[in-house]
Amino acid sequence: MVAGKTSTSRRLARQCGLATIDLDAYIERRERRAINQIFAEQGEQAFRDMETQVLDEFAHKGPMLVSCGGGIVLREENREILKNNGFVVYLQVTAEQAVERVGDVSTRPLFKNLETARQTIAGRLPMYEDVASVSIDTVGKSINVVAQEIQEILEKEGVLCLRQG
Ligand SMILES: Nc1ncnc2c1ncn2[C@@H]1O[C@H](COP(=O)(O)OP(=O)(O)OP(=O)(O)O)[C@@H](O)[C@H]1O
Ligand SMILES: O=C(O)C1=C[C@@H](O)[C@@H](O)[C@H](O)C1
Ligand SMILES: [Mg+2]
Repeated sequence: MVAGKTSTSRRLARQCGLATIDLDAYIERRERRAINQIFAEQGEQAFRDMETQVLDEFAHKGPMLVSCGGGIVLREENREILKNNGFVVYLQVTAEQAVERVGDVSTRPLFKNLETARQTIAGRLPMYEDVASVSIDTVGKSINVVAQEIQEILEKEGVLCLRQG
């Protein structure tokens, strides 16, 4: 959470002219409700079902940049979709940096405080590492710097080809 998936994807899509979708934003638009409202009205599992469904939908839509919610790795089914269909960029953040960045926590129902952020990161780490094609440390780096770093990796790995000749 708050590693910069949404903002960095937006920046990267703009600078590379890529199609992009943010799964959280897509679910909110489709449901006409905010994520915290979905959690409050139907619970986390209902949100997770929607998340799996939209991940699967966009995994098969052709090349695009997909920014996921932070909890996408929790389900094995999602991890398999990610590994089988995507080049996965894991944006790393520390709990301390996440607390500094987070701002309004009401939009992130699972974000509580420094201690829970530490526990969440530690608990999810093996799952992030399982799906990651590449990991990028975002601490102390601006959104633009992280986006540039990702672009260079995608080009080097042959995932993205922008230059002619
Ligand atoms: N590299 C960065 N440096 C400074 N601030 C950042 C950076 N990346 C993101 N932010 C800020 O942190 C906040 C959260 O970013 P963002 O919504 O992109 O995170 P996220 O990973 O998509 O979170 P979530 O898991 O909740 O979807 C925003 O206010 C954003 O401007
Ligand atoms: O890390 C998480 O579990 C979440 C992150 C957000 O992107 C949202 O998908 C939601 O708030 C859950
Ligand atoms: Mg996001």
